[in-house]
Amino acid sequence: MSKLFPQSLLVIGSGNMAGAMLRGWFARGLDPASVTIVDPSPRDLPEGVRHLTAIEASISAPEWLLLGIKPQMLPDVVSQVASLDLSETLLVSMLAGIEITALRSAVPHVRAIARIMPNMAIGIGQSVTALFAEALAQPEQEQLEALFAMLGSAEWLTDESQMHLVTALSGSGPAYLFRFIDALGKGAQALGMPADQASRFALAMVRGSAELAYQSPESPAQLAERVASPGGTTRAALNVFDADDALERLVAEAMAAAARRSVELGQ
Ligand SMILES: NC(=O)c1ccc[n+]([C@@H]2O[C@H](COP(=O)([O-])OP(=O)(O)OC[C@H]3O[C@@H](n4cnc5c(N)ncnc54)[C@H](OP(=O)(O)O)[C@@H]3O)[C@@H](O)[C@H]2O)c1
Ligand code: PRO
Repeated sequence: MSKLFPQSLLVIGSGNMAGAMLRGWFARGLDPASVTIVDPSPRDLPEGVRHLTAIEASISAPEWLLLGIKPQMLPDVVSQVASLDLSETLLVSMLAGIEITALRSAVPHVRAIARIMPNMAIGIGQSVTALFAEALAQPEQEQLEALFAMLGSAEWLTDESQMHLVTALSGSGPAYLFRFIDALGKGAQALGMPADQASRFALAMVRGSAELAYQSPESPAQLAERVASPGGTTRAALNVFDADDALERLVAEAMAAAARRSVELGQ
């Protein structure tokens, strides 16, 4: 790979996700002077970044265009980027659901298009980011992978339709886990534990268990069996989750709803 960061990076929409990516890259050596951010209300701009509230003709041809707006904002942005010279630009889109064909018809004058699906843990350098691209030269594939591996880990998908699935799994997944932690705290409260203590125990337990599952050669399902002593407390709880496959069915239904919504966002 010849270089790490693009020479010039235009970011359109720098909210939670693009803002977190930029902070991670700045901390690892991206030159703020190479970055232009277009956003009416960007988060935490570092010194040296060029900030615009709207696209201007003065923006020179960027090597990369990172699209960090909500999918619903795409039609607004499309008309504004029409005037930019993007003939040598790689468009990197994090928009849920919007496929390459749709991006290509929205911004026909870009050189190439890649899609990414990170998650909120990108803010602490622990996102797993899915990557998919139209035919990209190998050095550019390696560059894209390296930039997202830097913020956690990155993995290529072989089929674009898997983006809907990965969005339902690891893109939306942090919210599922946050809800589960919240439910654990509320469950302990309902049994009589003080609210703040219940939240602390729930969060610390999830942190330790996630790290253990990550480090262990055993699968999460095997680890669950190891926690559950025969005739013990855990088995009593797991029996509730397992009755009619209640937990698995609920999670599968929730993920199917997310994947369906991803498809809808692309239509
Ligand atoms: N959040 C996640 O966990 C997550 C995970 C994976 C992928 N994604 C994808 O990432 C994208 C961004 O999500 P987010 O959570 O970072 O959203 P966000 O925090 O709302 O960021 C979007 C930013 O774009 C700005 N914006 C709105 N219209 C604009 C325009 N015409 N030109 C330039 N900027 C404009 C918004 O400004 P205002 O706030 O003033 O409107 C905001 O600062 C979405 O497409 C989503 O599908 C999100
Ligand atoms: N946040 C975005 C959404 O909820 C995409 C994955 C996580 O649509």
